[in-house]
Amino acid sequence: MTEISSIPHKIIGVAVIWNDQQQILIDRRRPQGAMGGLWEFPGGKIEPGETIEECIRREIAEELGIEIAVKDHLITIDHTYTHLRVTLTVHHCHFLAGIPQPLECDEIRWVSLDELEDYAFPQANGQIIAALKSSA
Ligand SMILES: Nc1nc2c([nH]c(=O)n2[C@H]2C[C@H](O)[C@@H](COP(=O)(O)OP(=O)(O)OP(=O)(O)O)O2)c(=O)[nH]1
Ligand SMILES: [Mg+2]
Repeated sequence: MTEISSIPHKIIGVAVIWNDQQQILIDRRRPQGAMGGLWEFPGGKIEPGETIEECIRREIAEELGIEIAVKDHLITIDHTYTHLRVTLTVHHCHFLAGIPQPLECDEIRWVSLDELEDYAFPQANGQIIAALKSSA
């Protein structure tokens, strides 16, 4: 028998934004809603007709008010939560200009690779952090 899954599937562009001090910009999701209060790498849903690179640049302008350069692909993760499947396409990015502001999140912070383990991330992020550490 073929099971047709009806859980929603979100295609997400995700940015690992580096500054010149080898720090990464992370944001804390708002307390209400899915995965509320957890930290994440900024990003969001791809729109029709967009490439992943365009999606990442747009989301970062909308969410943080900054300009970035989207660089190499790091990893793509397909993860199924209880009621949601996500495909996270993650790129290294470089901070270019502007002052990061928490426009759509609770808080933002520049952290080093070693400091990432002090923050609670969604389950799928374990693989992103492992990939970052092994490419460092
Ligand atoms: N941006 C981002 N999303 C992540 C990460 N890890 C992870 O599991 N996700 C999940 C959380 C969300 O379900 C989805 C991101 O989608 P989103 O930010 O556009 O959507 P959302 O749930 O905040 O809200 P909505 O726009 O659907 O209302 O991917 C991560 O590191 N960064
Ligand atoms: Mg988002």
